[in-house]
Parts: sequence; structure tokens; C-alpha cells
Amino acid sequence: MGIQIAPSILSADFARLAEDAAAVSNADWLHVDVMDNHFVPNLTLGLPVVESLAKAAAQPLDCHLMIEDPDRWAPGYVEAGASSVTFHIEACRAPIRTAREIRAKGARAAMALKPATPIEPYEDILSEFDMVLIMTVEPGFGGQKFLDVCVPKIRRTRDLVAKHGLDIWIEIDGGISADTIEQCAEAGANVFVAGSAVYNADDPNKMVETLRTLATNASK
Ligand SMILES: O=C(CO)[C@@H](O)[C@H](O)COP(=O)(O)O
Ligand SMILES: [Co+2]
Repeated sequence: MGIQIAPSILSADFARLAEDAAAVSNADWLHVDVMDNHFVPNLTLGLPVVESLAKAAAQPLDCHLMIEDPDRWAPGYVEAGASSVTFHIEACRAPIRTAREIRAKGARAAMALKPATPIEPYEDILSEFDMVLIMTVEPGFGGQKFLDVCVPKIRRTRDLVAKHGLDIWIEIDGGISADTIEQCAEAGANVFVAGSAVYNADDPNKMVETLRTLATNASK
């Protein structure tokens, strides 16, 4: 499973995405936040940008869809070049079908949970997914304060995954920095999204390594 760091390009310069992807060459993934101004009150980018970035970036793309109607749009992100596609369970009408379509097209499928959405109602469909993304801020914006009330949900999700003997990654997204990453790793997260902490650092690649070391040591 392993510790993985996924810088969010939401905190990058959208006019220099290829250069800002290269600035985090040590990262395992590039996290791409797709927002539609309906599911969340913000608008970012869509399929054409993902298609171009997938060609320009060395890292695989981890697309986080914060959009209405992911049933319709999610499979298209695999065709555009994403290696992992995450949709919000709160917005999805047919999560099993959508996850199967993502996987059938060759990408990893993930469900995302907003801070107030519990994992327990989805226990029976966990096996349809490769990853659960637990939001540790309300989705919509970078640079928000980490919500520590979400940490027990990381632990409960890790316990459910173990109970069913599944090989499912747990990703954490929102307010992750050198100050907050260790408690998430201790609770069982293994994929860490960080936007402002990485791109506001003097040396983004060095921050990726700092986060990796802290999470690796805390998860032992
Ligand atoms: O999905 C989101 C926000 O909705 C995130 O991926 C943010 O982009 C993370 O930014 P930081 O909280 O790390 O600054
Ligand atoms: Co995100």
C-alpha cells in the first residue's frame, strides 16, 4: 500500500500547469480538483485541461470530481487520461455502476466523503472501490483549516477495510501540512493530498519529502 503524496494543483498557477507539475517531480500523483460551481461553490477546470495535463505531466493524475452528475462525467475523465477518478458519493445516483465503468476503462475508482458524511452506510459497496477519499475540509477551496473532527472517520474506515480483508487506499484531502499529516497517518490514511502546504513552500519538492517522511514515521 505505501505512503503516497499527491500535491493539489488547485494551489498551482493555472497558466503554468506543466511547469508546476514538474516542480513536484517527487510526488506520486498530481491531484486535480474538478469543480462545477454546483456541487461546490467554485469553478475550476474540466476534461480539456485534464487531457492536456495528462500528456504534459510525468505523474499520474488523481482526479477529484466535485461535480453534480458524476454518473455522466466520471468515465470521461479516464478517457482524458486520469489514472484515478474520485467522485462524491453524495452526488452519485448509481455509485456501483459508476465505479465499475471507471474500472472497466482502466483507472482506479474512488468514493469521496464530505466531512459530515459517514462511511458506515457504504460498508457493503466498499469492495467496488480502490480508494476512499475522506475530506478534512468542506470541499470547494484550497487553504482551509484542517477539521480534526474527521480523524475518527479515518480510523473507522481503516477498520472496515481490514474487517473485509480489502486492499483499499485511504486518501485525506484538506488542510494537510507538516502539522496535521501525522495524526492522519496514525489513524490509517496512506494517500495525502496537499495543495497550499506544497505550492506555498519555498521548495515544493522538499515539502513533498518532508510530508512523506512524517507520514511514513507516523504510520509505523
Ligand atoms: O479538494 C480540495 C478542496 O476542495 C483540495 O484538494 C484542496 O485543493 C486542498 O488544498 P489544501 O487544503 O491542501 O490547501
Ligand atoms: Co481535492
